[in-house]
Amino acid sequence: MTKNKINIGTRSSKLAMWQAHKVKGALEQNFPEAEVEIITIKTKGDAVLDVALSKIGDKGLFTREIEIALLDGRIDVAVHSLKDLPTTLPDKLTLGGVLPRGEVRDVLVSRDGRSLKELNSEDKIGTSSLRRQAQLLHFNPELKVVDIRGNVNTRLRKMKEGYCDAMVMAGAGYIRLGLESEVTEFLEPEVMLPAVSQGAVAMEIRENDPEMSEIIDSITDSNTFLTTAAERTFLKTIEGGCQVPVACYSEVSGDQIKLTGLVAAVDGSKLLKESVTCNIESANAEAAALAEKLLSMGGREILKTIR
Ligand SMILES: NCc1[nH]cc(CCC(=O)O)c1CC(=O)O
Repeated sequence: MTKNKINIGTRSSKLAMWQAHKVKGALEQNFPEAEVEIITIKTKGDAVLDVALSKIGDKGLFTREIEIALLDGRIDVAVHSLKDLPTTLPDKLTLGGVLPRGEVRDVLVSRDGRSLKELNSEDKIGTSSLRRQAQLLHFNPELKVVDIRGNVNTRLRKMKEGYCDAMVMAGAGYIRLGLESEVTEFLEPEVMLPAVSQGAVAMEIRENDPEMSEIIDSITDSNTFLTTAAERTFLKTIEGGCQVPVACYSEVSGDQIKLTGLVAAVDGSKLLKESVTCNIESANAEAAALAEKLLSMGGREILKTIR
């Protein structure tokens, strides 16, 4: 390795900074001679806080400005939550690798400590994710779902002030911010199938940068790379971003991978869910086939009413 300076680009939120520091730590451990710097960049998603995410509906909302810095050479690697990274990357950029996946499940945080099954028609549940909304309403059609925006701390404050009675967010966010004690309940994938790539940290690089490619490869977790690639293939085949009620989750055991995919109506009235287990070598092909299967089972009609 000849590179003596590595610039990491990231958003400035606490969660993004935690992730960038995790990458910095891994780089410093493997390349002690390199100087690693974190450069913070503001994205459109940070600027527009008063509009529901599902209404902005913009792919790359939290990533585009960082990618421009990467193309310009101001940074060498962009660190994002993989979940926020569109399945098709801009020209000349590529997903260099991923850190070992953290907590994949969503969590319920309620004001008075009641669990999901104890909530009722009087309760308002905050989420800005159509995927979570659909699964919450499928679990209990009586619940009232309200839109909530802002980072984890802002949302906690809003809930405590009475804006809602409970909310569902990614467990990884709570754990990374040291707020695990606020979690009421970890929701199992059977109840709340996580978003594609949830809990994984992405490292995006320039396509024509073999040196960074090798560096990022050396800190990449191959199991996470494999599972998230399959999940992203599912999402790409469905043609869904993070703003459609679609989910895919995969688990590896030995040389087998189990993929579960979901397409649901926003009001939870219809929910299609299918699983397939196959050899890890055919993970991507099977993920695409699973998406096609859900589309032809009625998923296409469901998604048409949303778009
Ligand atoms: N969409 C926002 C976002 N992007 C990444 C995370 C948390 C970390 C992760 O899920 O990987 C969150 C918060 C949330 O969904 O609650």
